[in-house]
Amino acid sequence: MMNSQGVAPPGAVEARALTVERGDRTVLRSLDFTVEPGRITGLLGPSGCGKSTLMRAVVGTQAKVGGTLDVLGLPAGHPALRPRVGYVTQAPSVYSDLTVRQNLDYFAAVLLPGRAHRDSRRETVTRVIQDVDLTTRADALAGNLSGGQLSRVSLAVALLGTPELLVLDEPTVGLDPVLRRDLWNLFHTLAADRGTTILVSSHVMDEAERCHRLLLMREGTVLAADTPDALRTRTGSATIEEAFLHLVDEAAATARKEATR
Ligand SMILES: Nc1ncnc2c1ncn2[C@@H]1O[C@H](COP(=O)(O)OP(=O)(O)OP(=O)(O)O)[C@@H](O)[C@H]1O
Repeated sequence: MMNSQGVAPPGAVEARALTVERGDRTVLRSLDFTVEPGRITGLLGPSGCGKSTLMRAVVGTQAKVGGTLDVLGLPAGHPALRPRVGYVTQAPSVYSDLTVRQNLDYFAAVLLPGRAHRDSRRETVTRVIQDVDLTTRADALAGNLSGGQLSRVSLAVALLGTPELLVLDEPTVGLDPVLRRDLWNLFHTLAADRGTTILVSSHVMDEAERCHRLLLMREGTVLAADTPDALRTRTGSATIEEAFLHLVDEAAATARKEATR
């Protein structure tokens, strides 16, 4: 994508030769990719391919990261990125003995402390509860919520700071089709209206169609990075699942050729 000067703007995330070691294994192998700002990028691939590890590296919580990884123009994990990046892990990170609103009040007070900000905190908390469609459950104890509702509370916490980059690790796991659709609509609203960049992982290939761009991963490598349309066209496939399988076969054939050289 070019700006009005015909120059490609810097990516929200830029990875060059990104490598991650976990234990005695290389889990991510020399990845090069760019996440475009203000767009929804889907990180797709089978279980264990390295999606969570990549997200942890982007938000700066992963050890043994090699190569270059820049986030919003700064090295991943830079302290100045803390209020600019929201991260929702697979495990909900809320207090089960507090209500939805009390959880959000607490995290809002951490982000924006002091009596002077009381009114704006209250407004923000009400906004994020509406964003994730939990207004009718605002006074319910988190411990009494369903798994899908709990993960939406975690998402609401991440939205408190109005992050420029939102990193979401499988946010739709366990949600029914209606909630999944509503959550994807919210992601599109955040990208379109607030210019939020969203990096969202999934191992459900049908969610690929909802993304502007995709990073298809397998065994610690990026097989392809492009729009869903371009990936289908390039591989002559009807679906992203078919395109993924085509790319896996192509990569295996290339590896075999190199091995016999
Ligand atoms: N603490 C750890 N020590 C060593 N290896 C690990 C550790 N955590 C994960 N791994 C390995 O790193 C690889 C990538 O794991 P990761 O959790 O990033 O995959 P994923 O694509 O997010 O999987 P899923 O979709 O199941 O969440 C896997 O092979 C996993 O076994």
